[in-house]
Amino acid sequence: MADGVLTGTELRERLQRTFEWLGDRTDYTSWANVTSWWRDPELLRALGPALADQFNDTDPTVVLGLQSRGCLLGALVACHLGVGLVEVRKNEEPAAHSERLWQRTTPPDYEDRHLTLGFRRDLMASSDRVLLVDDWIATGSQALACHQLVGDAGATWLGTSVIVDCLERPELRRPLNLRAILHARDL
Ligand SMILES: O=P(O)(O)OC[C@H]1O[C@H](OP(=O)(O)OP(=O)(O)O)[C@H](O)[C@@H]1O
Ligand SMILES: Nc1ncnc2[nH]cnc12
Repeated sequence: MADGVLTGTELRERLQRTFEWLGDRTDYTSWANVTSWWRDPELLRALGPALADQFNDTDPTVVLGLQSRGCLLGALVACHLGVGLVEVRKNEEPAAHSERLWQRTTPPDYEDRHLTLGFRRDLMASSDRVLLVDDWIATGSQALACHQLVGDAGATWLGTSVIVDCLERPELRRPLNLRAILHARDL
């Protein structure tokens, strides 16, 4: 660790050390307890740059953060990149009749939910280049709905930057352009 900044290897080791599976871990559907990650100040500081660096060959103009952990991490990435954040909200009614939202309903997610995901139309322009940030990907259903929302807005999808790749549907890996710090098998 130089100047209080974790190297890539140190970051991965720290993520592994502070992580726990809850319940009987017979497969990747066990519950992942990641809450210790945000409690560690060095990890919290390192995660934004690390998630951003996975897409340092791109030039995002906005970060998309999936409620709720994706917003926490998305804000760290956006601050690091010097761009703004759009929150993707779950099952939200328009606040006013006049509020216009892009909305999509997911296929069953890891909890078998069909969530309606959305964000305000005026928060994204067709000129935007969008990076989705999240802690974890499992079925990929929520990320897929985000991909569709960005398409609805006419903006450009750059990819999906996550901490843990637990993707169950390999055919989504390419369209989502998924990049991860760790795979679930390494936890
Ligand atoms: O790949 P999928 O099956 O779509 O699931 C992935 C999503 O599930 C988790 O969020 P969750 O909905 O539990 O919300 P949280 O961030 O509030 O914990 C995780 O943070 C991802 O956003
Ligand atoms: N197994 C899991 N544990 C916690 N959060 C998740 N999000 C998606 N899959 C998850």
